[in-house]
Amino acid sequence: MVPLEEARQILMKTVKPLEVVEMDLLKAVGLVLAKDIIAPRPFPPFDRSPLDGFAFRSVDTTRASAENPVKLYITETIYAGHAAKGRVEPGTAAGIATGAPIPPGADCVARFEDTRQEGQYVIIYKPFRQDENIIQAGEEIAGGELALPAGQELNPPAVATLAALGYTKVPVYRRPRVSIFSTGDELLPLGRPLLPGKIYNSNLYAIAAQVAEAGGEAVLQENAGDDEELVGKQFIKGLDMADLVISTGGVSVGKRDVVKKAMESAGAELLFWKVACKPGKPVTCGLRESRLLIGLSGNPAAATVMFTLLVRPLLRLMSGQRELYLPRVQARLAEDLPKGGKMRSFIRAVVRWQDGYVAWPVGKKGRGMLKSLAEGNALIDIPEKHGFVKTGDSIEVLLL
Ligand SMILES: Nc1nc2c(c(=O)[nH]1)N[C@H]1C(S)=C(S)[C@@H](COP(=O)(O)OP(=O)(O)OC[C@H]3O[C@@H](n4cnc5c(N)ncnc54)[C@H](O)[C@@H]3O)O[C@H]1N2
Ligand code: MOO
Repeated sequence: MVPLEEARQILMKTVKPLEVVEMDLLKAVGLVLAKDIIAPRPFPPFDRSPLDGFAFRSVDTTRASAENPVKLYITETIYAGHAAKGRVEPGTAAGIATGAPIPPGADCVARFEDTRQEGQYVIIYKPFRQDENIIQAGEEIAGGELALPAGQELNPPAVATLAALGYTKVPVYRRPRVSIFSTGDELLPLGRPLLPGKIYNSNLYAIAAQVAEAGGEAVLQENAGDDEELVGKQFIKGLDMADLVISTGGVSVGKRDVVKKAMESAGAELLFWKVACKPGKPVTCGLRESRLLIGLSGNPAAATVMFTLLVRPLLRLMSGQRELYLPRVQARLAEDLPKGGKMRSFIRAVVRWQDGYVAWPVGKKGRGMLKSLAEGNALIDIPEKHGFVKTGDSIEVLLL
């Protein structure tokens, strides 16, 4: 049995960011840039107006005041997406829309509300500075400047930045592929009628959903039952299709808990069996041809929590993410926890802000309360050898 942090270290040493692929911009959402993006052109590409108003020469307004306004002749109106027809000459102005290019000759813009129009003339009541109300070409990103650094996650604004610069494909670390199979004779695939003593294979879906949420791509394999040989075969087959393989169930001490033996007979080196925390303690990890086999518990809550603690950081590292672990904050406990205990434990909770973070434990009555897992947005981390933990106690939580 190894402490959680040691288990993580053992696993993290075996993986690294995956290959770089060129991917369509929208398919790359959530993935991580593998190279610096240097702007091939400035953004915005031309000087433009941030307002609806008039563009003119600032020198024409040097003496303008409320008492002695300046009258400029309006030659044209420039709309966004269209170039000016002519130059703004002394004594003239061009109507201009937000986003339209500044016409040659003009060096400032007045907004409509600060002017008055009299027929073909616009009246200006104050002096304007050179460059007043003008967005310069390259004001956001200069040509040749670092637009986005390698390591940047492609969140929506990053996608927008790349689109603004004209990129249709981007270099990203590819998604980790994760093969998943369950063990256990009691499991039925969805779509079959439920039989006595059987349950549907919900862990397969829970883990596939967690893989997707962590930026990976899940490959579903068939249930291996409680058959050691079949479990071993599924591990080997899984490695043919994926970067790592996850099984669920069969890791405890029962006669039919065959995962550990199956990993070994499939030729894997056993890295550890059991991590010193609950739920999910009996998790079993092996390495075969430099790739990981991870046997999560069958207990749905245990599998989900151990995925979050052990597998999610691996997938993030493989995807090139820099932030690998969940944020950890201090919170006040809103209710007594039912029992003390020796082992470090993670308890699903709802955390809200009420003059500081407050944590309400959910599903504390049982280990496998699936429904309560769906409610929570955090995990309370109760250290080992803790006694009773009471309302108001300061505790650490991981924000999911
Ligand atoms: N004598 C002992 N028994 C157990 C111990 C122990 O130390 N001594 N540890 C307990 C703990 S803690 C856990 S956690 C579980 C781990 O068991 P397994 O990983 O071997 O899980 P299974 O026995 O296969 O299943 C547990 C439970 O979950 C249901 N299950 C299994 N797979 C799925 C699935 N794909 N989808 C939905 N539900 C699933 C299964 O039917 C069982 O009810 O061992 C304790 N026992
Ligand atoms: O380790 Mo088991 O996961 O407590 O339910």
